Amino acid sequence: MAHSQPSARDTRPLGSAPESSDSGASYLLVLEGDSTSRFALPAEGVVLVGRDEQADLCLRDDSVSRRHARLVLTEEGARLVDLGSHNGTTLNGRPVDTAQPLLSGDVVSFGAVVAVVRTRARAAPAHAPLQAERLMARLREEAERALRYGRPLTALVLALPQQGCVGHEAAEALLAAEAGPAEAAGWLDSSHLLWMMPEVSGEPGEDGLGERVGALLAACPQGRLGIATCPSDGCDAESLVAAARAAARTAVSGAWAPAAEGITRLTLADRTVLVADPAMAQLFTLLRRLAASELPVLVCGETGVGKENAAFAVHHWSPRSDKPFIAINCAALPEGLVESELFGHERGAFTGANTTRVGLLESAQGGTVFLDEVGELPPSAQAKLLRALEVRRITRVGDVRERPIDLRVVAATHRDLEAEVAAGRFREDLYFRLGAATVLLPPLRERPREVPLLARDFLARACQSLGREEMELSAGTLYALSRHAWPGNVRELRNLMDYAAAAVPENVVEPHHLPSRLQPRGASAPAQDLGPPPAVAERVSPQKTRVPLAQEIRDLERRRMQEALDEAEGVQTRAAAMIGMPIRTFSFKLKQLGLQPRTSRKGPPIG
Ligand SMILES: Nc1ncnc2c1ncn2[C@@H]1O[C@H](COP(=O)(O)OP(=O)(O)OP(=O)(O)O)[C@@H](O)[C@H]1O
Repeated sequence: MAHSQPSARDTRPLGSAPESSDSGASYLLVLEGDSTSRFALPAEGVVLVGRDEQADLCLRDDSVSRRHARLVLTEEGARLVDLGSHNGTTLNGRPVDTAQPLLSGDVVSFGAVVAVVRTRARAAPAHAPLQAERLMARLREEAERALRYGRPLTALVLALPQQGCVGHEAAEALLAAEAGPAEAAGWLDSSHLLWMMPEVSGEPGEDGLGERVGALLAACPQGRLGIATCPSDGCDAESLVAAARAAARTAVSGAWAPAAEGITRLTLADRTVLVADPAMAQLFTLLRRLAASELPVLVCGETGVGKENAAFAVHHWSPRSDKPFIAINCAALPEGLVESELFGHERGAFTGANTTRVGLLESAQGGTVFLDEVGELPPSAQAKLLRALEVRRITRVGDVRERPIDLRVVAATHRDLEAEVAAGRFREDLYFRLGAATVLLPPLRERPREVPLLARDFLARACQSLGREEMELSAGTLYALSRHAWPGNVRELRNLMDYAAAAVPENVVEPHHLPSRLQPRGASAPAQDLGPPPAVAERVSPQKTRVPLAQEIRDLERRRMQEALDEAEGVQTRAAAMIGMPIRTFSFKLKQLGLQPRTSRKGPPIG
């Protein structure tokens, strides 16, 4: 078989240097046993998965057959085929009997080994594309259009219990009769149907949407329906489909659920962790399993990606949760005092040691110690730490007695520790000791589904702590957030939302409120990217004399909508009719722009 050159498995932090330039590449996040790794997928070719030494993705787990499955990658997309494996291959929990198309966010199991697919967006294929790929290409175009012109867009995903069950034909017949000319629908795989609806904002009770949802569920009574809207649930086709599919999974049979239902909110003591990305969901499942054991865990990922939260999750779910969780930033330990900070010291051990002090490791007695940035530990401290972990005893600086310690260690690093070992900067034996289980956290730019969710959540929390009214993110702002690379990851997003809550006087955060590094540039910016009104724009960048056309149009649209709303005394249907805008679009934009009637009319809510 002619294989293209598939890449070797990689246990370095996802998206970390030196691959950051390659962050748009496709890969599988593989969860095998107690660790995770990344397998880069070739753009085209065949990838054999199995226990066989010759397999391209060589797995060790006994549940995997020697030749278990095959991935076929072409310019049309990726397909998954089971090769008659003993324990089977599943795609999103369903057995793979025939070749199945793979989409970003799909969860595949080869026996007991789980892999989450991340594929980059492809250009629309030229000839005879697979239906799923063709649909995704359409959805990409629609999402781009929706963002550019501030139009609503809704994606429905219907999940049927199994291939060939009652409902397939009924769903197709209904679509043939009901789908409008601007809409598109089809099967993503054997049991997931996508129906994309431009100009539909997904509001409950919205004209036309409710009846269609009802008709679809009546045609497929065992189906589960998930609904996602652009931009609030995602700014790209992959995120929208992932959101709608996750929502469908949470719906009960014969009912629908909004995308918000597909989000998991983990409460870990006083921390709240939001999880929506399928890879993150799998990683937290792995962390929960690891928590029950005593294995040391090494969490790898870029700065601000959520490594401490992952470490805390291990502690919180472990039998040690009622004992201390001590987080130590190894990079911040004062030079020369690293050992006394970690292991403690006796009075008089060195100049300035006026009292005996218990070290950080000892103070975590019975609990978990989180060694953040463990790659920064100096060699002498590495040696002493290794010994302490092996003999489960520590010796304070200036003392000869050994004291027993009972600890679980979770370490974290943004470095490629394997490379640090190769360069002689990190002890190999300590690396093996700490990395019994290695968990790679993907950077935020590789989990776009989580960006709007986290942004809204952080903004709500920031507003609450400032005691101010809830704020919204405009469609243009969500789009700008979705285009940013987030080098500072979740922390950068959180800081940005704290800043917005503190600094933006209006209740809607618009793109011009964002720092310049996030300002959408060029023609690809959507119409919502109003930017500042000219006066403000001049203040911010005096050299800027021209306003992008899209911005002017949007200014005009906002003005006209406001005037109509005022004139119609807040009655949306009248205001929309006055300026010849479909009511659905009018009310969608109203919300996105945060417009309110400026009349003194008192009475029931507008519309
Ligand atoms: N999924 C999430 N849900 C909610 N908050 C999150 C999530 N992930 C990260 N955060 C928040 O983002 C911030 C950064 O996360 P954290 O400190 O865990 O990152 P880190 O990878 O340990 O960073 P560093 O490398 O700088 O040590 C924290 O305020 C954390 O609570």
